[in-house]
Amino acid sequence: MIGELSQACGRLREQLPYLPRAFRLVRHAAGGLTLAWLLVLLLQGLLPVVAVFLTRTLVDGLAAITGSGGGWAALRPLLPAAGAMALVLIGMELCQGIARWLRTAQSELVQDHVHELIHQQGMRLDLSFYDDPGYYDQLHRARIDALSRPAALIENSGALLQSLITLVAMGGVLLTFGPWVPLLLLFSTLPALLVVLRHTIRFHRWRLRNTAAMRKTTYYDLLLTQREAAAEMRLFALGPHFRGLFRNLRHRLRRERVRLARSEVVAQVMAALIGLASMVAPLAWLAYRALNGSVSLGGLALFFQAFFQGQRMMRSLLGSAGEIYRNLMFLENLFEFLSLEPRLGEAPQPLPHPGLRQGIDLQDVSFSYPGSFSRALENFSLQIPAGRITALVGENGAGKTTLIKLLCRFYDPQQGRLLLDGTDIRELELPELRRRITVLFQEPQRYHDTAFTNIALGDIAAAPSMERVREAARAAGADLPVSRLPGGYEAVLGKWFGGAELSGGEWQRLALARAFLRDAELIILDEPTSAMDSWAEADWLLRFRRLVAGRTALMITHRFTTALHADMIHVMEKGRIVESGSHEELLALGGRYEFSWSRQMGPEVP
Ligand SMILES: Nc1ncnc2c1ncn2[C@@H]1O[C@H](COP(=O)(O)OP(=O)(O)OP(=O)(O)O)[C@@H](O)[C@H]1O
Repeated sequence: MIGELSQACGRLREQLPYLPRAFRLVRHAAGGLTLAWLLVLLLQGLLPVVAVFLTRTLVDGLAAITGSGGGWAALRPLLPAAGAMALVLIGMELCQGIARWLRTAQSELVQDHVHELIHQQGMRLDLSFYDDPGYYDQLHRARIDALSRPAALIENSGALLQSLITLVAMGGVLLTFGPWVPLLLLFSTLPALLVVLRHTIRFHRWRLRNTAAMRKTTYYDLLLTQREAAAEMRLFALGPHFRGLFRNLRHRLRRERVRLARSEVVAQVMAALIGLASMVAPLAWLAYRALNGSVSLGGLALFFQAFFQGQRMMRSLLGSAGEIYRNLMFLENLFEFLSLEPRLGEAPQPLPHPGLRQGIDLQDVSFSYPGSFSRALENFSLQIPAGRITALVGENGAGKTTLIKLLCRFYDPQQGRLLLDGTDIRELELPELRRRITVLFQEPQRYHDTAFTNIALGDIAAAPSMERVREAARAAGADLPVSRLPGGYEAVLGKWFGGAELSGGEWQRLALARAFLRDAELIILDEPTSAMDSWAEADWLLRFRRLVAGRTALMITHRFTTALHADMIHVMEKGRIVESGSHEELLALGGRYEFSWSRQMGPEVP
């Protein structure tokens, strides 16, 4: 027990710096409301003390007139105290209501503010964090805890303040009965303090240990309920399998949680019994004095109320202190998450870049993903000339998408350089670099919004007009499918908000239109035609050449019929370029390209 207590004190020392930070956070989110709420709490702390004194006046007054036959004249002197008591009781109720309302408004504001902080930080961190399961744990804990904890912390602090005010006042009242009475009050609640500290630490440790398991339950839950997984779940009859996994995990978590709660409740009851037992001695002593006539009935009532309220306040104060401790522990998760720093370094003095003139040069680039032992790219060199179409073809896992990620500077290579007209991209301002690039990703995002917005998001900063959006849609072959929708460009897409559904290829065309909308000098397309039928592909490729005229394009594809439209084709294998040339040159070479081309085209192709 002593060991646990000293450990709790150690943890408290570590966490105390978070307290002012949490207060600053709440002040920033809801300063005015918090102040008003604290004032109401102050009042709530003082009113019970006033009530105790009024009780003594009333009891003593009533005792004095007992047996006098009553009557209006006898009762009259008691009226002011009775009226004041009524006002105090009404005031207490009013304060409670107002405090509740203020607390709700404050907590909503704080939640929104914390959401904002988490979203900001999430977008600030680079893609490599998403390769780290520890990051997901941190994010999960921050999201779960952070929304309610800061507001709860303030509430606990307020409650603590309120209890403290009442307690000090009650302590003052009890002091008149002897200095040992407040001391007894203090010691009678010590067991409760130990219980609170011990269980807070145990619960927090349990949460840390089980974050990954809790995330897994969320994952199974999503598989069982989300549309994306719905078809496979049904076809492969996976429901019972994932329900079983969810149930087993929840069963273990529930069992452990309930066991923790049970031992906490047992310890709490024991602590409360000790508290109650400690009341017996002073009460017996006071009853004895009342019988002797050295204490009035009102005095007895005052003592009973003051001691009882004092003990209640002491317990509530300890409860609040325990909750503050608990909330601080969980807020540590939020502050840890918010203090993560992006791993991509920004140049202290980024260089200006007038525009892509010569091209992109990848020199001896080697890269492996965080936590991965194998290299996705190894001593990789490639030139992408400006104003031309370059194609990259290669088997699955050759490193093509990785190359896009490096070009967008989602990651930095461990070795080698990526040069834009001779300037290392690490020397350029990151947002500026990304503004120059537009990408159609292999698995583009489907936004559950209007068709117009789905395309306009490609250049949201420029607030594109309908004309620009239509033009991009036409270039991507998306105009026709969108026009056919009821509502056309204003039609909501996706099923989340009751919209129309598109086919995979139509969604992809929309994503392509989004990529085209951006007036970027480098266009990167990862499998642009994978969801198109061969007619659509031929038609689109014809227009593509016209569309990118003068701009630099990099096309990544498995389809040789797509690659053959490029000015230069590179064949990739295991993170390296193994062949380069035009379509005709590569066929003449009779190497990998020629072999794969013949297999893809079939025997009838010359
Ligand atoms: N986030 C990641 N973390 C660890 N390894 C990764 C990650 N993404 C890709 N890889 C690995 O890097 C290698 C190259 O992957 P990449 O996605 O670049 O291949 P690709 O050529 O685009 O393949 P495909 O044609 O199938 O899209 C693969 O072996 C893959 O397993």
